[in-house]
Amino acid sequence: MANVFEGYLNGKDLKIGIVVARFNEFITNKLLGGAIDTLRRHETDEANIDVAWVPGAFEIPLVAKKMAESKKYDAVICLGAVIRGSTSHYDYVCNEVSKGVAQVGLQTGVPTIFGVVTTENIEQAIERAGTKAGNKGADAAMAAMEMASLLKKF
Ligand SMILES: Nc1c(NC[C@H](O)[C@H](O)[C@H](O)CO)[nH]c(=O)[nH]c1=O
Ligand SMILES: CC(=O)[C@@H](O)COP(=O)(O)O
Repeated sequence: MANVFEGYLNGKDLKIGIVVARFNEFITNKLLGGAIDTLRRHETDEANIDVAWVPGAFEIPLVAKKMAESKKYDAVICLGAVIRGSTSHYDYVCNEVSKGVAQVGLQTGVPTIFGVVTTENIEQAIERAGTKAGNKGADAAMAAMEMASLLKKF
């Protein structure tokens, strides 16, 4: 019988940091609400959730790194909404925020969850912020709880 390790979907005793971008706030506020609601409904004490607002998704990795390096958090959740415009700026922002968030987790060992929606249009973003495609903020919160508890086992 193999030794199987898996995390739990429970936030009791977890301290969570959330970095959320203000750009496309109409969307990111819904992602934040989904994340906090999910954490709360899985026994996370809201007093153990810290939220940092940044201007846009490009700024997320820096603040996520500061949170992770503080060693105050069992996981850091990164929330944003990058919606394609009429130039290539979308590609640069998406590339840097995704690479940056991944690097924070690998460099610090703190689960750093990518909850940034990257969409072709506003409709797709709305679908992923609490309507027909669910709430990516809620999904990120679930991943944060699972990863935080899993890493405690190693
Ligand atoms: N177009 C979007 C941005 N752009 C702003 C950048 O994220 C950054 O804040 C700026 O370049 C200054 O460094 N940000 C988003 O979060 N979503 C977008 O759709
Ligand atoms: C993702 C973006 O940076 C984008 O919203 C900016 O729009 P544009 O490419 O039209 O300047």
